[in-house]
Amino acid sequence: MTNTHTQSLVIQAQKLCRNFGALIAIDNLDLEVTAGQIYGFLGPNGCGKTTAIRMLTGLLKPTSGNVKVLNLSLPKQAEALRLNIGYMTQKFSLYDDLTVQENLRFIAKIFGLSRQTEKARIEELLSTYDLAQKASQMAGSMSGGQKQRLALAAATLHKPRLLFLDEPTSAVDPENRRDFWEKLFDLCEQGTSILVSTHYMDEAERCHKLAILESGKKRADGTPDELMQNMGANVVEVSGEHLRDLKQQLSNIQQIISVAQLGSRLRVLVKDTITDPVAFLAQQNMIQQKEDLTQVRPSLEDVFVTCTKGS
Ligand SMILES: Nc1ncnc2c1ncn2[C@@H]1O[C@H](COP(=O)(O)OP(=O)(O)OP(=O)(O)O)[C@@H](O)[C@H]1O
Repeated sequence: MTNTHTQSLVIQAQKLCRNFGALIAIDNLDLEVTAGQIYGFLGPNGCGKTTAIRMLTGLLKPTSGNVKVLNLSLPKQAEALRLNIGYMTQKFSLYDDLTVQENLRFIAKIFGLSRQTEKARIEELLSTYDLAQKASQMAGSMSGGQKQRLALAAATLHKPRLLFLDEPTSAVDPENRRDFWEKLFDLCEQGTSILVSTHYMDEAERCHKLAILESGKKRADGTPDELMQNMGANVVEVSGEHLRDLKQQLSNIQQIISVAQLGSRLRVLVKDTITDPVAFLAQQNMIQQKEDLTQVRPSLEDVFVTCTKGS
């Protein structure tokens, strides 16, 4: 590893483990997150995303392994790290019975901002996150999207260099999710590095890089394009009739990794040891016509299926 490479990393973890009794929540996680990027953790509920984030923020002690975040060794230097990171948890963690402005003032006090800085920064955030009209409204009475913007304002109030977001968009509609991601790219452009966890494939696809987690293990990592190119399978869509039967028959073929129905098509993942997957499928007895087959671009969902299949 070169020196410049190490210097540009905001997170470095080697063989990070966390057990809860007999349960291995995080199993030998190696991680490198580069400064100025949005890095995603993609995985289903319970795969260990929150546990990993809590260790990377210094809130939870690893069972074993090494972690450096912003060049600080954890958990030893967790207190020094606190002022340089922001953390937005899965659940709305601000005070429902304080107004938007009061919540932000409270956070400003925690981070020790001077009166003057506090006032200017809160005004700036109310404007950035479109909350100026809501400044005197109780946080508890706001919509999901507004609460989420307030939570992001609170997490970035002290201008952290690194932001951790744990499933930040689970409670909002697609339009608010899209707007939220625009804000993340604004922050990223201003120099903030971001680690975000999600179980939405479309969100993961927006990340510069991501790790796919399952049962506490990292199954793959890379840019979305790299993951799709290296997934070891090609994708063919099959249209036709009697798709439930066809799915069953195709699933029994050894070179086929998975078959899933999407409306009136089957999405078939064929191992890339087969050089021409369309010709391969066309030879199978159960396929009626070659015209029913189309090779399509893989998606992150396909990557997820291939790298978690059989585990
Ligand atoms: N404090 C704890 N004590 C015991 N088990 C825990 C604790 N925290 C997490 N776990 C277990 O560790 C595993 C990983 O949980 P974690 O919350 O990290 O997953 P996640 O990917 O964030 O899922 P979700 O999106 O549902 O929060 C789960 O099986 C969970 O039950």
